[in-house]
Amino acid sequence: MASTAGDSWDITDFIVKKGNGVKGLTEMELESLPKQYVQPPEERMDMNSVVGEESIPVIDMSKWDDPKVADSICDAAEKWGFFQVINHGVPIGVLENVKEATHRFFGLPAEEKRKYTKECSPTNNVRYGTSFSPQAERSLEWKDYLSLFYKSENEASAFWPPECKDETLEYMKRSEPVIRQLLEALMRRMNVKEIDQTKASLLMGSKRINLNYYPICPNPELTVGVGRHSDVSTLTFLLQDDVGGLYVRRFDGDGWVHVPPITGSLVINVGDALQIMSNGRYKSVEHRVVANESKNRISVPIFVNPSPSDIIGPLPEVLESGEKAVYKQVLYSDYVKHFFRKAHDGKKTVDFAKI
Ligand SMILES: COc1cc(/C=C/C(=O)SCCNC(=O)CCNC(=O)[C@H](O)C(C)(C)COP(=O)(O)OP(=O)(O)OC[C@H]2O[C@@H](n3cnc4c(N)ncnc43)[C@H](O)[C@@H]2OP(=O)(O)O)ccc1O
Ligand SMILES: O=C(O)CCC(=O)C(=O)O
Ligand SMILES: [Fe+2]
Repeated sequence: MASTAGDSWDITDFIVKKGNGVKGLTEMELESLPKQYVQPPEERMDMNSVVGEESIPVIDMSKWDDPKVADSICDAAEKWGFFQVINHGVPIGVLENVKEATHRFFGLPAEEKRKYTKECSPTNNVRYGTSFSPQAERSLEWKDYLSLFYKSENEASAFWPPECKDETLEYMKRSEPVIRQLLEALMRRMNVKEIDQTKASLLMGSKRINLNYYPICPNPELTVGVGRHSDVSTLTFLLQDDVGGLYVRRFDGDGWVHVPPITGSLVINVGDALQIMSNGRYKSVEHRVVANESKNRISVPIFVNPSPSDIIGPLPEVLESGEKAVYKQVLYSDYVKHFFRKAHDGKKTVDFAKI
C-alpha cells in the first residue's frame, strides 16, 4: 500500500525545494511509498515483459585493428541502439574513483547539496535535483542527481563540487579517446571519411556528466527510478555499479531486456542527436530504470552532445545517395529545452525534429 503520510506535510517542498531529495525521504525510514511516487499502472515495469534470454551486445575493444570490431559497433548501433564495451582503455581505477566520489557527494548533508539546486547554484552548469522534471511530472521518479555541464577546466575548478570534481574530470578526460574511436567507426559507415572541426562540434561539441543516485525503495514495483525515455545526446557513456536495474526496449519494440552489470564495462547508447544525423539509421532506443528494494544504486552517464548553438539534421553524406530526409534542421539547444520542459514520455521528443 502506498503511504498517505505525505498528506500532512508538503513532501514536494521537502524533497525538491529544500533539497533533501529522495535520499532525505528514505532517511525518515518510510515503511511504504509516498503517493507522489506512485506511477500509473501503464508506467510501472511489467516483469512479464522482460525477455530473459536476450541481452545487448558486449564488444571487446582490445582488437581494434580488426575491422570486425568496428562493424559490430555499427551493427549494434543500428539494431539495438545499445551495447557494452570492455577493454576500452579507461582504467578501472578511474571508474572506481568516480563511483566512490558519487557516494561521497550524495552522502553530504542536505544543506550542503542544497547549495547546488536550481535556486541556489552559482551557475546554470551545476545542478543538483531530484526526479527529472518535477514541475511537469504527474508522478515523481525515485532518483536524485547532480548534473555538470562541461564548459572548461577553469569553470569546473571554480564551480563543480569538491567532493567529485577531480574524479569526474579525470573520467571525462580518459574517456575522450574511446568517444573519438566509436564516433569515427560510426561515421565511416555513414560515408563520413573524416571528423573535421564542423563534424567534431556536431558530434561531440558539448558534454554533460550526471551522477545519479537511486536510494533503496520500499515499493519498487509501484514507481520508477527513471521513466521511459531516450537520451538527447549523440552518444551516452554510462558507468553503472553492480546493482542492476537498467532495461532497454527490445529492437523489435516487443519487451524489455536487462543490461547486466559487468565490472569495468561501459554501457554505450545512441541518443536522439545521432539518430537524427544518421537519418534514422542509428537508433536512439527507449530505456528505463527500475528502483531496488534492498540496495542503493548509482550510475554515471557522460552525455556527448552537439554544441548548444549547432543546427542538427541528417548529414549531407547520408543523403548523398538520394535518401529522403525524415528529420528537419533544428537548433540543438531548442531540442534540449523541449526535452527538459516535459516529463519523460518514451520516444516522443524526437517528433520535435520530424518532417
Ligand atoms: C536529469 O535527469 C535526466 C537527464 C537526462 C539527460 C539526457 C541527455 O541526453 S542530457 C544532454 C543534454 N544536452 C546538453 O546539455 C547540451 C546542450 N545544453 C543546452 O543546450 C543548454 O545547456 C540547456 C540544457 C538547454 C539549458 O539551457 P539554458 O538556456 O541555460 O536554459 P535553462 O532555462 O537553464 O533550462 C531550460 C530548461 O531545462 C531545465 N534544465 C536545464 N538543465 C537541466 C538539467 N541538467 N537537468 C534537468 N533539467 C534541466 C531547466 O530547469 C529549464 O526548465 P524550466 O522548466 O525550469 O524552464 C536523461 C534522463 C534523466 O533522468
Ligand atoms: O541509471 C541508469 O542506468 C540510466 C540512467 C539514464 O538513462 C539517464 O540518466 O539518462
Ligand atoms: Fe537515459
